[in-house]
Amino acid sequence: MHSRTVRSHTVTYSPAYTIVPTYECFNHCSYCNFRTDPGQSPWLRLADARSLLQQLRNAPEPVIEILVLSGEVHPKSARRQAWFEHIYQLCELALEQGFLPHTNVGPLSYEEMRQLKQVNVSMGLMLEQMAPELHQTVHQQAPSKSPELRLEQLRWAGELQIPFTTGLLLGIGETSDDWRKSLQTIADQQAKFGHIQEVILQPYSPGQQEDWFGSAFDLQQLPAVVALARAILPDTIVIQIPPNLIDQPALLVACLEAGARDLGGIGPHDEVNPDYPHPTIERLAAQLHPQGWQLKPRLPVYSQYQSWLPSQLQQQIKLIVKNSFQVL
Ligand SMILES: O=c1nc2n(C[C@H](O)[C@H](O)[C@H](O)CO)c3cc(O)ccc3cc-2c(=O)[nH]1
Ligand SMILES: C[C@H]1O[C@@H](n2cnc3c(N)ncnc32)[C@H](O)[C@@H]1O
Ligand code: MET
Ligand code: SF4
Repeated sequence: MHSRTVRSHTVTYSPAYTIVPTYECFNHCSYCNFRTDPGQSPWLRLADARSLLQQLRNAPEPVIEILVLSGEVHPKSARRQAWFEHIYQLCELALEQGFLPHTNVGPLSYEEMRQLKQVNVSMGLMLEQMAPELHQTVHQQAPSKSPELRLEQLRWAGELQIPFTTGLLLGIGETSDDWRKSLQTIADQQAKFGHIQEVILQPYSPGQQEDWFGSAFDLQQLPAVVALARAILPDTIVIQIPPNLIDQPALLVACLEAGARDLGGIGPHDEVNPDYPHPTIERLAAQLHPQGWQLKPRLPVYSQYQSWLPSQLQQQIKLIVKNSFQVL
């Protein structure tokens, strides 16, 4: 019988659902399609979150990760404590309902980060870009996007042994030299703490809600950026790319060939880029399989970090893996 070697590589994704404590944000990133002005977005009520999560337990597509993604209340605001407690309670609720929370709500104080570690299996914050010039442009009204502040967050997460996701936002006015510097900064943190499980390469994609309407990142360049990241970052870091923002299957495959191995959280709705719905898992698998790529679900915490987590969270993970044997 004629036989040939069939190449088969694995690319992972996290079956995820995003909940948004609030869209209100004191920053104005000009590319943002998410924010509303402070006081203009009612906070997600705990009772509503509970019924939402209960429904998710019976969703046709099984969900494991709850991505808690929020607009920000100023650290000095009188409402900061209530905002933080609200986020903490939403994470507790997600755990209670049998999910694994991953929180990305902007920069936190050391103490806030320490507390959230108790109710998250991993956390995230995009570095965006280390280029200070962006303070005069897209981040002019976004104090939270200070590169030093974000770098300090990576350091604190390392000190606290929190499995962490970070990444670069591409196409917001930076140069290719800035990509190198930002990637090298992440590599340096990894050498110190070893806590960065993945780096997202996120192409800026214009949407209907933003002030800016900049031109989209040129996706043809993405495979080269992935290759650059693969060359600079250590092998312990997985490179993540968002399939809903990479609309051409051939480009998605080119990014995988260049070294990307994860497609991030895939769920019904992308809260950050609502104009770019996620493809279904079936469709993605159908696109990737003929090219030699196997799509595989993963947890929001990679196995080598599980011993860093509080023991209750480790128990919860065991339970979930047992109950979702048909998924994982
Ligand atoms: O697991 C994470 N996924 C992050 N993702 C990916 C996310 O899991 C999915 O792409 C969807 O947004 C989920 O609905 C981001 C996606 C973006 O468009 C912008 C930023 C992020 C940030 C994170 C993050 O901190 N952690
Ligand atoms: C939560 C993360 O979403 C990313 N983000 C915010 N707005 C956009 C956009 N229009 N396109 C792509 N990514 C965006 C930023 O990197 C932020 O940190
Ligand atoms: N506000 C946070 C940040 O920019 C997370 C959500 S952005 C839509 O880091
Ligand atoms: S990207 Fe995040 S920090 Fe910037 S305005 Fe939007 S919600 Fe706020």
